[in-house]
Amino acid sequence: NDQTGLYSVFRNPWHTPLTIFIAVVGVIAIVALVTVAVLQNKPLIPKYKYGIVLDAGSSHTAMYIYEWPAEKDNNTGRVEQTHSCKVKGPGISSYASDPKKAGQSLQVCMKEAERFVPSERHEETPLYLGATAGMRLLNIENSTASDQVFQAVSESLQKSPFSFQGARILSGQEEGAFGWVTVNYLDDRLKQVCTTGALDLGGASTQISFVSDAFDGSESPNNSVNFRLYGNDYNLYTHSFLCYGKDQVLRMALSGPGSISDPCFHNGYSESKNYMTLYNSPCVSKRKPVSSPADFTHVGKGNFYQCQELVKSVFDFTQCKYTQCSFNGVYQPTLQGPFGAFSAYYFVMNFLNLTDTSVPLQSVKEALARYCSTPWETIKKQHPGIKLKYLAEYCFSGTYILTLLTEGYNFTSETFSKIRFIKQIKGSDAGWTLGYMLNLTNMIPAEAPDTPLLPHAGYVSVITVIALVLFLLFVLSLRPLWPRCSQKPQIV
Ligand SMILES: O=c1[nH]cnc2c1ncn2[C@@H]1O[C@H](COP(=O)(O)OP(=O)(O)O)[C@@H](O)[C@H]1O
Ligand SMILES: [Ca+2]
Repeated sequence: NDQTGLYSVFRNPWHTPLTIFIAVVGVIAIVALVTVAVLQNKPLIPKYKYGIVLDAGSSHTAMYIYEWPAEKDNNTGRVEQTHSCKVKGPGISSYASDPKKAGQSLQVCMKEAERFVPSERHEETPLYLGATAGMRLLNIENSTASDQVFQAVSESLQKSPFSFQGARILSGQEEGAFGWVTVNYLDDRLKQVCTTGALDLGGASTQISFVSDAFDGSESPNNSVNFRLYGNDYNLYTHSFLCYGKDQVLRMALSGPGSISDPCFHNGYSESKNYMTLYNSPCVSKRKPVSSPADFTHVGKGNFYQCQELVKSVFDFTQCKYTQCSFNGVYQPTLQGPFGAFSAYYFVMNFLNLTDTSVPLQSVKEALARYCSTPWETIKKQHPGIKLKYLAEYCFSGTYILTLLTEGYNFTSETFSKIRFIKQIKGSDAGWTLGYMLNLTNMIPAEAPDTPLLPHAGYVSVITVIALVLFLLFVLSLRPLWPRCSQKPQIV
């Protein structure tokens, strides 16, 4: 007969076992919810995984360290560049006569990587070296020397605590395709249909890659790369022009007729140069005059329009056995979509302050013409901190870029405005290295990762609602929903 306590709970018809059940479930749900929320918010020590790629370019080597959240190792996490290191000295192909030095040159950056990647991650961190056009040319010229350089580089990298996965020459097709993957991965375009084309300008080669609806690969299979990424099929057009990096084109332009007084260099510029150095590349060796003096004086006469004519002379626009070509008889479908132009495209256009492509192409050309006609003494005074090697070549390089884009790839003033000159996207350098690593570590799934019906937060909110409804029911079950109109309020 106890009127209070457990008895009173059962006495009230609303206090049935059901309400007890609801109460218990409601409370458990809330406790669970609070626990999840607390655990979720607790700043867990971020566990990351890492990957390292060395970009052995013709002019220099650069090291990139990438990281991604370990718990999202099932290729749904965002891989980001967390560190980069520029190797001192020239590209590894320059060590052909002393290959050991190629390996030694990498040590400083590798030591930096050991400090950067947590030591407990070292042995599982994959390390790749990819070489591009500089080593392609050395391999053509002297494959023994090329092999010795790779031997020396591999021995050096094997000494590192990381998981060395090998050093190799990328094909031009790989270099172009992985540059495209990087740009679209960083720009989150791999889950969309509309992608961004990739334009990469190096010292010894240049690449163009883009998806074109008009291109199914049938006309020129060598220019076709098929990707299935996140459930989307991409039929990519890509081409790499060996010898059309800006340093090799400069050699070709200099080895042409009348190279002594050069319209691509500023008035007042005068440097004595050595023909041997100029001609020791497979890109120009066939242009070598039979009898040439050892040295010549390279004199500038700064004229953009004459420079453009000189640069055009390194392109062949006559032969094309396809429906349409870019240059040198290479098939190219009609340009499509926006483009990201990086590496030397960016370095040069950024220096010239010409990265704003909302400026009409004609105005860009006029600005460059003014720059090229500025006397060398003035240029040096205006840019005291710039390496003279680079400073002397910006007029040539800018003219080459505009000629390559408009005469070579057929960008018009309208499609030129769809180019963005970029160095990085969301803090990661644009270039082939990220795409290369993503591909080798299978971090871009062919199929779309099964996106949870609800994002994590969604689950939490669904539980919250259920818990609150249950709890509300319990609370309400303690009082009749609608007082029986006959029942006088009981004073308890
Ligand atoms: O700060 C800069 N200003 C101008 N050019 C630069 C700068 N940094 C790098 N470059 C140029 O960018 C190009 C990089 O080419 P890279 O070494 O990647 O050759 P590759 O891709 O043909 O193997 C070279 O021509 C190099 O001189
Ligand atoms: Ca490069």
